[in-house]
Amino acid sequence: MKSIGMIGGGAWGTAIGKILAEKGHQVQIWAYEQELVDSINTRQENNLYLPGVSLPANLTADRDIRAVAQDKDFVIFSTPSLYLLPAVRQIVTVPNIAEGHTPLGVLTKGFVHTQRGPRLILETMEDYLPGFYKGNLVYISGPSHAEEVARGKLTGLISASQNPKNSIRFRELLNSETLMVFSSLDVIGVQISAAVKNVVAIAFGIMDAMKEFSGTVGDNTESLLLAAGLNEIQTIARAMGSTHPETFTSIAGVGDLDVTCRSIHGRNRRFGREIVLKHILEPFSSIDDLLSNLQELGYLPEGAVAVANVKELAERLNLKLPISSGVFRILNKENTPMDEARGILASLTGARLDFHVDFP
Ligand SMILES: NC(=O)C1=CN([C@@H]2O[C@H](COP(=O)(O)OP(=O)(O)OC[C@H]3O[C@@H](n4cnc5c(N)ncnc54)[C@H](O)[C@@H]3O)[C@@H](O)[C@H]2O)C=CC1
Ligand SMILES: O=C(CO)COP(=O)(O)O
Repeated sequence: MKSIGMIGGGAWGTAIGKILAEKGHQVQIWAYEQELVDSINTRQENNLYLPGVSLPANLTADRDIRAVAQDKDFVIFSTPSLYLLPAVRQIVTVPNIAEGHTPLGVLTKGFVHTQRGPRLILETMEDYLPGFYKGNLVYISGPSHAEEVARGKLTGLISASQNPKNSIRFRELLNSETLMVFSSLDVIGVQISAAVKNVVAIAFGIMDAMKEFSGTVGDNTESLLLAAGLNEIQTIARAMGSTHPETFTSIAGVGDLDVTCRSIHGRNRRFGREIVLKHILEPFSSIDDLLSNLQELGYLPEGAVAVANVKELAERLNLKLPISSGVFRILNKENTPMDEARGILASLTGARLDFHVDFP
């Protein structure tokens, strides 16, 4: 039996915490909201982010982030990207982490924006953690909606680390009857795949909504977008130093892109659909305005956080990324979804597209 601290009480940290607790480990979750701590501890349910799933009694919650990281055999970060760095900074001086005794894993998908610009999650964490952790952090990703993992649907994940011993440690920790975990050395490819697929899924959601009104956009068109999205992921990942081309044909690459674009659980897909069907961008003047007022949206599409980072990286690396650039312009109110969608499709087919869609 191991003791495990989960830093982040959203749907994903809770689902993974449940799997670990069901394997007999003692799991403690750091949750930001007191209401959530009470719900997990008294009703064995994450009422805010994973309602309707019954949690084991050996999974508890606490609002004290340092207490959750303290004296644990493993600590796993599961916050959204926006809240990751403040969480890391709070736990770096917890003795077992300051001394490098506790292996650290990360489930967050996205980038961290620092004064040096967009950075990958693990490299940013390494800047704040003691030197023992350099090359030893483990990044865990794959096609894995929390709603399904928590309900025992068979799921595959990839545990990636520069140190194979550590990726195997987390692989063994997480492997269960329903969770199959594989190892990878390609920490850059896996992180970029996880971050950029969320941006592509916003575009996919927009196209998916357009299908309902357009004689031109269909399932075939969506697959065209998906394939181009995978190409965009590879382009940026290679430029950033991805080491293994097979990452993109693995569950961390095309697998996660597919589920994020197509699953009804996907929030990035939902966000894209609601841009068209519910005009949800109307109250916001720009991406910054949207990210400052996320509570008005009521859920967190990581692609909306990632897209400005992708744009900045594309400019720095001189890359052409038509889908990400189009999503940026839509969210930043520089163009209408319709015009951008047409532009994205034209860039994929190399054709001039004049089709008309009557939005609701
Ligand atoms: N939900 C899923 O199926 C999956 C999510 N992920 C990734 O895991 C990460 C976490 O996502 P979810 O668990 O889905 O999040 P969620 O949307 O379910 O929950 C939001 C989280 O943010 C926390 N929070 C809200 N305001 C905060 C603040 N001001 N400071 C600190 N924390 C605050 C909440 O307590 C909660 O833990 C994301 O990067 C996501 O992309 C990865 C795989 C699957
Ligand atoms: O990363 C995920 C599935 O693997 C979750 O995707 P969404 O954030 O779009 O729900």
